[in-house]
Amino acid sequence: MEQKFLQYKSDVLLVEIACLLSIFVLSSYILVIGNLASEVVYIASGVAIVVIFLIVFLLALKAFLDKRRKPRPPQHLNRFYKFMLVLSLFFAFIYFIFLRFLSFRDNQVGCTFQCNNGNASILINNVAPTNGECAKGLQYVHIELIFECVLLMLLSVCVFLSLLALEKLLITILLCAVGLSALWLLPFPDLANRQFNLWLDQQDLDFRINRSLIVQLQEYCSQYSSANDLRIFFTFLVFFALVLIAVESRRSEMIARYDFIWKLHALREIADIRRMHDQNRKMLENILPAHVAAHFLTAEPKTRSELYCEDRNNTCVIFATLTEFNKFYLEMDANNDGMECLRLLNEIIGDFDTLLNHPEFGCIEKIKTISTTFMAASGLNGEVVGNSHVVAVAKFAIALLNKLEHINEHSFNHFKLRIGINVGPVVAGVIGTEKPHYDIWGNTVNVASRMDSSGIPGRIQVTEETKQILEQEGFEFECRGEVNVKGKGLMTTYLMKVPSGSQEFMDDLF
Ligand SMILES: Nc1ncnc2c1ncn2[C@@H]1O[C@H](COP(=O)(O)OP(=O)(O)OP(=O)(O)O)[C@@H](O)[C@H]1O
Repeated sequence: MEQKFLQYKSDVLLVEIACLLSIFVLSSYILVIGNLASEVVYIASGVAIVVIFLIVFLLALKAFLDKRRKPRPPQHLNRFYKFMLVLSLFFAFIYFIFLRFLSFRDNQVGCTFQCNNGNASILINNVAPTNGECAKGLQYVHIELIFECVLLMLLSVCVFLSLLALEKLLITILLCAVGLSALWLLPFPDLANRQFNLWLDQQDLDFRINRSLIVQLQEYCSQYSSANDLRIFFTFLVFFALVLIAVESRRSEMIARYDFIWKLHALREIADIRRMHDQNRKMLENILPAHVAAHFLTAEPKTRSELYCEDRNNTCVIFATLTEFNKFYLEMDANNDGMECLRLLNEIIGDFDTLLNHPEFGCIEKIKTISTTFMAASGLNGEVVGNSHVVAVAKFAIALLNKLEHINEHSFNHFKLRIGINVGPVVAGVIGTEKPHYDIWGNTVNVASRMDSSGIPGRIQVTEETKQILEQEGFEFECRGEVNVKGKGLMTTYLMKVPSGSQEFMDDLF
């Protein structure tokens, strides 16, 4: 989990670096317009900017290559780059602090002074001038800008980089330690001049005009106390920044962690929703034929409640009834109030259902079971190739007979299957919105049902039209003669001869 969190947000690294870079360039610009940049500072900031640009370029190149290459390389590499960046900023910081003051020694920047026990002594580059007063006067520079820029960089390191609070604190302490030691250990002549000039600003014009520089300095040094020393002011500023960064880093880490946890939750929820959607789709495909399920899954929500129906001109309907089951079903204590009988019926119907999974019967759709009658039909999706859907139903009927025989052998029962098949047009549709049910209607269905109800247990009874189609496909029939079909009158029906090799056919199937 922690590892995952550490890798989190690594995608925004380029943005973080861009923010840092802009702060760095801006602070360098402040030094230039503050007239604080010496040659060395120009070189130092130039080198630092080149280094940072190089890092940004390498990162952009890496991000570009990562996008093209799969799988993605480990994310912890980004953290390594981040540390490299912080390190380069750290060096830039040292450049700004140290080189600025080293450059002061090398270049003539004017006069400075020291306060010793209330007495002022003028110095040129830390050496007392031999000819008395300093000719150039005291330089008025905004040396505090350096510290302010450094503080800006310090804050940007800790605000923009998504490092851990402890890592940020360590970097900040390191930077502050370097800054404070530079402040207190280096002579800082510019800072002393700045203090004097600030003090001078507060005096009236007469005082400034009528007194020599050394007298003014003497006056300043006599009033000097460590309480108004700019070094103490900057030290407070640095400590304030340290506390601010510590608090802010902790706060942003907490927010990042909460954010991460929420994101994980959201991702898990999305995965759950997707899984549920898949389950619903599978369930819908179990309840409805695939092409009907597809219609409901893709239909606009408001059109889902509208009636779905379709005319199918060329279908084949089969009814298969388990004839001996009613005698077998008895509610008594021995079979747990009929529960065992239902269990067996469930197993038989389950076996019939599994037969439909075979690719050969892919075009057959189970419609429902009515008590002990299994009802199915083929050609409902409208994609009929010749008479293949009728042949599939005929083969399915034979498979059902064989399957039941197999079940009888293993359960020591004598169930019989009475099957009726008919071909013709039907109307198919989905009834109900809350509990949708796919069904078929029409004379073809009624006659198929009658073929079953007026049939002979263990035999497949078909109509004249069905027989004609199947005969062309190599199936054999015997004429049963005229049968009085309820509502239809006398009908000539045919009984299919189950091919002798049907057991091998079954073996081929399973
Ligand atoms: N979609 C269907 N699902 C189940 N059975 C059906 C379906 N359509 C028709 N049948 C069955 O077909 C048989 C014949 O229907 P038909 O409408 O010709 O007669 P009926 O007057 O309803 O007969 P019965 O009085 O025997 O129910 C009926 O037993 C009916 O249950």
